[in-house]
Amino acid sequence: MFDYRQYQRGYFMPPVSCMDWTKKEYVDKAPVWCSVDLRDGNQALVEPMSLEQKLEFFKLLVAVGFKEIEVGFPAASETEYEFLRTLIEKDMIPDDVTIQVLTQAREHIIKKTFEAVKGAPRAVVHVYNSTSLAQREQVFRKSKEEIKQIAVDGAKLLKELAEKEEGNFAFEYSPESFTGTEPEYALEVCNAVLDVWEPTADNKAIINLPATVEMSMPHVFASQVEYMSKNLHFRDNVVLSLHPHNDRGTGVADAELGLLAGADRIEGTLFGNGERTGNVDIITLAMNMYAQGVNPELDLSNMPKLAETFERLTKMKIHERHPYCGKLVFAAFSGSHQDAISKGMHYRVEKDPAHWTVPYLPINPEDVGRTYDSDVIRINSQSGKGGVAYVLEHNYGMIIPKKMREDLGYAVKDISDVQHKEIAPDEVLEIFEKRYKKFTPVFKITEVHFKQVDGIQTVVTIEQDGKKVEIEASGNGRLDAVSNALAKHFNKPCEIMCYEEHALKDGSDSSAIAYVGIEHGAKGSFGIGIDHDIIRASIDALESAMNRSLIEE
Ligand SMILES: CC(=O)SCCNC(=O)CCNC(=O)[C@H](O)C(C)(C)COP(=O)(O)OP(=O)(O)OC[C@H]1O[C@@H](n2cnc3c(N)ncnc32)[C@H](O)[C@@H]1OP(=O)(O)O
Ligand SMILES: CC(C)C(=O)C(=O)O
Repeated sequence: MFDYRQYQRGYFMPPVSCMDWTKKEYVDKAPVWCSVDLRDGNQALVEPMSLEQKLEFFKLLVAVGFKEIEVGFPAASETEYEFLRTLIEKDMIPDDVTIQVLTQAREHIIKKTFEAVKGAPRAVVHVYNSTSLAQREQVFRKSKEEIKQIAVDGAKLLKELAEKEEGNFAFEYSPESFTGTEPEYALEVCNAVLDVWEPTADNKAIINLPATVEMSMPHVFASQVEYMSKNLHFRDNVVLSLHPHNDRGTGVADAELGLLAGADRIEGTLFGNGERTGNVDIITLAMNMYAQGVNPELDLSNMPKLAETFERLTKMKIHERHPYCGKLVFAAFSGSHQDAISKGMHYRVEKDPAHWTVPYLPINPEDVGRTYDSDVIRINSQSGKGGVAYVLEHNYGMIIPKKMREDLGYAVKDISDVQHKEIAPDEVLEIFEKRYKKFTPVFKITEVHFKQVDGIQTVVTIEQDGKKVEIEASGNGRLDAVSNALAKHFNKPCEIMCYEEHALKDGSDSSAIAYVGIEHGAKGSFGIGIDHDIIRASIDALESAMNRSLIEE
């Protein structure tokens, strides 16, 4: 059955309009980040991480710069408990990092959690219970008052145990399934919890609003967040946190609009791992800030290493199109994109602009440890001349003349089309050299002599069909003289329409490359020559161009 009528909108709008967030344009400062990879991320894995894997993941999160890390649900399993004890007993928690642990609002689970967290230098104890209409009716079968009482009892027990146990504790409360809860009721429950905790400037409480299941468009969530932010008790002493999931595919938008609506903190995971469609992806969120010139306060500069560690430890796969980190997210196969990127990169060299403005690349791939060589311009049958020229220039220092690019572009893309595959840079070079370098199916130039008398006189020896022929001619310059000799011998024009040359490598042993195009049909016929001697290189280039023109007649 595929019947939309069985569904309805399951969220609730705030009782008053809360749209002040629409007046803000962008997120102008990094929120407090809290990684929940080791808890929400871990609880969603087919095979939750082992103790060693969690320890390695913890170190990764610290290296990235997380200052708050939810390390687990210590009452859930022996591994979770052991992990927490190892972090504490082996003194593995850096001075500027606070760990966080999650517990249901149930007495024995809270007690076990406090036992597990004993001796932590700093810890947030995070208690939750579901407040949504659906869970009240179906799971708990309790009234609003009874559900509120679960939260209040949990809050009281946290306060009581924190006073008794050794440690430095802060509290967090989540009205779980907030997005399916009437905002007035969620507010009532959160305020009842805050009234128990009475947070102060020195001991702030965290109220965390989870989009446990993402149920609405992001502007609805933002309005719900704004309503809570404006009406929470002790607001100045409350850190308002968000915990978006991604069921509708807009977890990042929820978080961004939620920040505009007054939130201070984000709970999420690397690469968006988490229950069902995942938690909000902190990498995308942070990189979105970075790409707009805002310091995300996380170091994501070695994305390949992050991705490799994440995939190895979680056994999850990062999608090739995953923003900022997927294998293909900086790749341009299509001709017009490649052309614009290539021109944008040249513009940077030429003008040295203050900001990154290269078309089609929201950030410089090198900022996140990617390279131009293999990540950006990639060649297949959708590619164009600009991209092919870029690959040769970027990888081999060959600056293909504008007039020659179309001929080369089609030669390369046709091969990709026939072979139905991407053409790697070394294959582009191979096609280029095969087509233009020492292309001599009709004749070869075996000797050339010049005399400078009133212009240049030349004697060119060619080998054709196994026979050698000497041709005499003259011209304005050496190449002109040789082209006149070829025109005379083949009784066909050999007009040079394009000539460019440049050194290939720096240093005294550098070779030069010469590109020669002669008039032929609408587009011309081309050749290249590479030699230490530029005259030799240009004659070789002319030889190839004339050969092609002869066989394509
Ligand atoms: C949206 C989220 O991600 S929330 C976090 C979810 N993560 C996890 O659940 C992973 C770790 N959980 C576990 O290992 C286990 O659930 C435990 C160890 C915590 C508890 O195990 P158990 O008591 O065996 O089972 P279970 O979690 O099913 O408990 C269900 C009972 O707790 C109640 N309950 C569930 N959540 C809460 C809560 N947050 N606060 C109070 N009571 C709760 C249920 O109503 C139910 O009550 P009943 O026994 O009267 O029917
Ligand atoms: C416990 C809460 C914050 C949670 O994980 C969720 O609601 O998704």
